[in-house]
Amino acid sequence: MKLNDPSLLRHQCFIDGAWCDADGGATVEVRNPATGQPLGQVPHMGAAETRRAIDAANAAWPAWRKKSAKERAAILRKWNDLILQNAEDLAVIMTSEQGKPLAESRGEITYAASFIEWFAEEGKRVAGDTLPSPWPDRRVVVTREPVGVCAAITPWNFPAAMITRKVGPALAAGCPIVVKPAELTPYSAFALAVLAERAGVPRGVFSVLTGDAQAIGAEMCANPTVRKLSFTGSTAVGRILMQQCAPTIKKLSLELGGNAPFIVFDDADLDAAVDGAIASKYRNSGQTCVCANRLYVQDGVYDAFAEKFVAAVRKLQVGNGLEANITQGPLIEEKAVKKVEEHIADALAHGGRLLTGGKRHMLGHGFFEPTVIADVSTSMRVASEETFGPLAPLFRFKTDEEVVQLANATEFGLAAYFYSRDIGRVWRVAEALETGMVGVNTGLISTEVAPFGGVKQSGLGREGSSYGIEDYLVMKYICMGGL
Ligand SMILES: NC(=O)c1ccc[n+]([C@@H]2O[C@H](COP(=O)([O-])OP(=O)(O)OC[C@H]3O[C@@H](n4cnc5c(N)ncnc54)[C@H](O)[C@@H]3O)[C@@H](O)[C@H]2O)c1
Ligand SMILES: O=C[C@H](O)CS(=O)(=O)O
Repeated sequence: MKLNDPSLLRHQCFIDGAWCDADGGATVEVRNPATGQPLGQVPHMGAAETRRAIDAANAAWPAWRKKSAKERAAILRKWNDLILQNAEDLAVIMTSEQGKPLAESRGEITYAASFIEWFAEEGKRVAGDTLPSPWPDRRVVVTREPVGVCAAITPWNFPAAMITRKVGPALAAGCPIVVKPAELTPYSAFALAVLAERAGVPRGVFSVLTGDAQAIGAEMCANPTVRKLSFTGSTAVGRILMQQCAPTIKKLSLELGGNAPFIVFDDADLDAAVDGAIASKYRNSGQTCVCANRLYVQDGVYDAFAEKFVAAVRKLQVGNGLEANITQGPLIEEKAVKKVEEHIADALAHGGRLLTGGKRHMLGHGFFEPTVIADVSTSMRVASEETFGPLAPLFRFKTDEEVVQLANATEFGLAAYFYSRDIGRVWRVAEALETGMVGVNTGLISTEVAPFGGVKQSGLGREGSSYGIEDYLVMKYICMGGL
């Protein structure tokens, strides 16, 4: 891996301001999903190291919360600046371990930094209230305080942004935080820790440890010192963590699975809808929680949209994300490829019609042909399961009522998209969709300024926006008497 600053590539965890190995020396290998080549070994830690990180966070908390929001913001601003100054190295590290094209990695680094910048400012705007007292001799005051020691568990698909979307508000609110990144993509997390240390984040305030996910997670959930857990990942794991947190009543943020409907109405700008569908479906080779997972196209434009969409899909360039002009990197691992194959086989077995792609790419490893299947029905697995890969199933529908019912027929409720130029239809459909986020005439909705999150079994809480810091604060009512 060619870096301008090779010191950004660390093979150790960061606990209490020190770079360290696992207690017993155990390690796990990290590979480049595009080549299968090993990138290095990282520590395989467990509960004991997690306890140390939590204790260090607790020890660091008083001094961190005592700093003014402005002092914390200055350190966060420095961290943001260092991330942007080292963006190219961070992007190379990300593409090497996750596989996404370099252009997408650069975009993610900018996106990741934006949460640090945003919450540096949000922290300075955390205010309380004085409320009209019902008593002449007492005053009613409400203050907002940091919730305490936080823990975070993050996924492999956005190895930097899913971390800063948690660490940014935590630190801005005055909370220390211990992060466990995905075992498949640890290097981006370690590099963020290198830059946080350089920015002046005090020891113990931000720790990063890799290893036995179940053991680390169980310690984070059971340890009473941890007052809040923030998780981004699958709904299945979210359920486990929610159950494990119950005995200690932790504050929970859950950013979970999705199954986004993408609806094209007959009054849509079809070229714009194709552009939006490509952006939403094939970003990160379909490995994002807000990817279009089900494409519903109204009868009158179905064939025209399918033709335009397939032509655009065929222009996607599959290859190693470190090479120029690549727009589709590999899937993260073999089981991800197998899931796409299973969804394709199931759809074709139930009457689906393959329009393009359909099999592993000739490049091997995790590479897969961008695929489109027509004549898809609700009897197929793609109708109810998150594919998390470059497969676009095209469903046909007739009426607005029908497609809203189909779109909502899932336990998920993260993102939804639709294209229409009828203002009445736009408002009726946007309000009827059971999701936390709706893209109207756009396939890209993610930004630090908006509340990101889902309803139903796509999660709890919101990340980003001025709402995102709420999850790291608690409210205190002070009744000021004796006046
Ligand atoms: N809503 C969002 O913002 C969002 C963002 C990205 C990914 N996701 C979802 O995440 C899933 C894909 O990511 P993934 O495969 O990494 O998810 P995953 O749930 O398998 O893993 C996520 C993280 O949880 C850890 N983990 C796994 N089992 C655990 C356990 N028993 N205890 C503690 N930690 C455990 C993993 O090591 C990883 O760090 C998809 O469902 C996707 O929709 C959601
Ligand atoms: O996987 C979903 C993440 O939240 C990525 S993004 O926020 O949509 O870019």
